Amino acid sequence: MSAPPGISGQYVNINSGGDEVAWLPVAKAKHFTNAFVVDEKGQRILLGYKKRGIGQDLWNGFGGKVEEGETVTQAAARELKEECGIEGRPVPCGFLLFTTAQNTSFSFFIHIFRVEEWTGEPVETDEMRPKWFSTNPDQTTSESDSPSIPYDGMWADDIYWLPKLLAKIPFQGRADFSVEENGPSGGAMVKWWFGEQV
Ligand SMILES: Nc1nc2c([nH]c(=O)n2[C@H]2C[C@H](O)[C@@H](COP(=O)(O)OP(=O)(O)OP(=O)(O)O)O2)c(=O)[nH]1
Repeated sequence: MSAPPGISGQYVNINSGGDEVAWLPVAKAKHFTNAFVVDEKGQRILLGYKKRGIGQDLWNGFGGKVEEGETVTQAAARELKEECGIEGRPVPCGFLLFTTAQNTSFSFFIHIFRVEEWTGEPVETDEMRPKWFSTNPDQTTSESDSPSIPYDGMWADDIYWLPKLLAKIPFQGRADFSVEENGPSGGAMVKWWFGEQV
């Protein structure tokens, strides 16, 4: 399948699926960030449990809307600090075009970052409850007390691209949802496409 509307460039290792329906129209871009702190040495990733707003009750990276006058990287660093109290250096690693049939007035242009350098300890805020998860699929609890990544409690598309972020493979893709909420079994995701950039 060729890249869907809104995604340009050359890709390999494409993973796509969902219903045989047309992609939703790409509307005016609203830019968001999403940053994942990865502790390579400790084989763990920091996620936050979203306490309110879009994606409430899901585990996710830290991020939000890009404000006027700031770059997406500046926005990623600001949101990381606001949502879990740590200062980090976000490095761009992927892009997700997220659209919902519920809201067609704009499309979510989500800039995804990896953070390997940071200072401070994560703290709980009004928006997020941070927690470390293991990035080593073979390691359960013996050497680390971090549980494995809770894909069942995340946005349904994340399982297609978070492994690429962990492997430092640049990716782009899109996911069309029926509604802005993610059902318990990810039932709101209608169609998706993810590829690795060449
Ligand atoms: N991992 C992942 N993140 C997503 C998906 N869809 C989606 O909007 N997000 C992210 C992008 C943003 O980081 C976040 C939504 O932005 P937000 O947290 O600012 O939204 P909000 O309305 O709750 O914000 P706020 O103004 O109350 O702070 O959710 C998805 O499919 N997967």
